[in-house]
Amino acid sequence: ACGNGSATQSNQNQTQAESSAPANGSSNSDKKILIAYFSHSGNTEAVAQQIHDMIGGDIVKIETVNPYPSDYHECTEVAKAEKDSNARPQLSTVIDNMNDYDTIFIGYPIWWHTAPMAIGTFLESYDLSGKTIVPFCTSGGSDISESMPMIKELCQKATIKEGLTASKNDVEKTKAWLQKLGYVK
Ligand SMILES: Cc1cc2nc3c(=O)[nH]c(=O)nc-3n(C[C@H](O)[C@H](O)[C@H](O)COP(=O)(O)O)c2cc1C
Repeated sequence: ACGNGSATQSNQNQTQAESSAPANGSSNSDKKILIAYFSHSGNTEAVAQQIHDMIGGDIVKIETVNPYPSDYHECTEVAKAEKDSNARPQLSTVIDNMNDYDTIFIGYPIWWHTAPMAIGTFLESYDLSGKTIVPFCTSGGSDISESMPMIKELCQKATIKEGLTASKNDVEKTKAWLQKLGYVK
């Protein structure tokens, strides 16, 4: 029942079969993949859904308890203050079955030349020992490398794969990246 797309979250009071496999075949089809993403204005969500369409697994949106302002300028101010204080905004998204996953795609927009602080909250909420972390981002021009010091700091016990900077129109680039990493034939 888990192959259809969403991870088990605590607010849904569901249990998930240990043996469930990702939705479709890939070179990693014996492993379980979670695609977790934060997205404020939909760009990263679109890329996350493209990745999900190509590799299957479970997909979950990382959401904060306090939503960010929809006004762009206001949002940048909130995000800047959070970045400057290295805040850990509280999340409403909780993955109850993180032990089921050994590969976690983590997607986010670049905010102030790094990942949103909600990604910090998310990655610090779980024991990532031995897991594989696959970062991807969208941006207005920044490269994902700007966020890698933060991701490396947060995922010290995990193996971190080469990340992707993409837009929602970059389907072929995203596919080529997944092929290079071995998730798509
Ligand atoms: C608070 C905030 C900060 C941003 N900082 C950057 C930045 O430092 N570099 C950049 O290239 N784009 C920056 N952007 C643009 C976003 O990364 C870009 O629009 C992204 O695709 C948004 O993804 P989303 O639609 O999934 O939220 C910023 C946007 C916001 C709202």
